[in-house]
Amino acid sequence: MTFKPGIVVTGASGRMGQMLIRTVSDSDKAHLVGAVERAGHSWVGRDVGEAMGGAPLGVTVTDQPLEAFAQAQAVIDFTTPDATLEFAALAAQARAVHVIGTTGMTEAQIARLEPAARHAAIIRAGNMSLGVNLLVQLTKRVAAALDEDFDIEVIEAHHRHKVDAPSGTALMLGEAAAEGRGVALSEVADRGRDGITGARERGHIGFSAIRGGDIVGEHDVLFAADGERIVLRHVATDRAIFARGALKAALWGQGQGPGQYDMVDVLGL
Ligand SMILES: NC(=O)C1=CN([C@@H]2O[C@H](COP(=O)(O)OP(=O)(O)OC[C@H]3O[C@@H](n4cnc5c(N)ncnc54)[C@H](OP(=O)(O)O)[C@@H]3O)[C@@H](O)[C@H]2O)C=CC1
Ligand SMILES: O=C(O)C1=N[C@H](C(=O)O)C[C@H](O)C1
Repeated sequence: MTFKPGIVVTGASGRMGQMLIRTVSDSDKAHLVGAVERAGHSWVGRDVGEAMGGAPLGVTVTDQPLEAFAQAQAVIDFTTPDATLEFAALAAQARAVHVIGTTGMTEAQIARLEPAARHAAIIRAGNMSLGVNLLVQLTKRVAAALDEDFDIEVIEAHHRHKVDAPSGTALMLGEAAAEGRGVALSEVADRGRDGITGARERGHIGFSAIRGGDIVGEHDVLFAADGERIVLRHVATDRAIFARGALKAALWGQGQGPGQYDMVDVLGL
């Protein structure tokens, strides 16, 4: 019989948490062994399937992450930067693969993942979908092929509940464009325009964020020159694409040693 890794989902009641619970429990390649929420959350102590309004799944929501992680081979975590840092230390202690979808982490917070990555595999990406990770590769290639006559703008749109901007995906796309151009994104990023901004600076990479309604996630990379424009676009219409990517990462991580990985590693792009 093939071994099926046990998976814990953190932030179980969240938009992605619920999608992940469904994806993992429907999978024939893994099984759900834990669901974590913060202390005091109304779901703690309840069966996670019932809390989601469906049939029982035989997994009780807990506010004790280390106890849950100790039973698991992988933790899938789409929560907040602070929670993710706490979970990284605990997943490393339990030697469980930590799949991180959380966005909005600062460079300093990302650096704090390094001690955990010495003990277990961490797979982190601002977007776990196949389509976006392919778009990242295309963006790098197009940016490398064009010179600074083409202004690069990353435009993203998300639902009204999103708390971070630019999105993790927009930053991945900006990094890819900068890499293609052979420049550091931190040197050329324009992350917010308001008022008398002055004319656009040649070579800069601009970011714009739209927030509204229930938009799952839309990203355009615009290359605009005099007389022509290229637009690379990804539109997500279902959060299942992120959950499927995260599960794929958790399974791929089973064969890996400690270290930090991303979806390009997982998908072999
Ligand atoms: N990489 C990718 O492919 C994708 C990444 N994301 C990212 O995933 C993250 C979550 O998104 P989304 O699901 O929409 O957000 P939600 O706010 O719906 O979900 C976050 C969940 O995490 C819980 N949480 C927060 N802190 C803790 C903690 N200390 N312990 C346990 N649970 C905790 C929250 O609980 P409470 O409500 O009590 O605060 C909430 O249930 C965001 O950063 C988003 O950008 C989203 C989609 C795809
Ligand atoms: O918060 C979201 O919803 C999403 N977040 C990720 C991001 O910040 O790019 C991925 C996806 O676009 C949905």
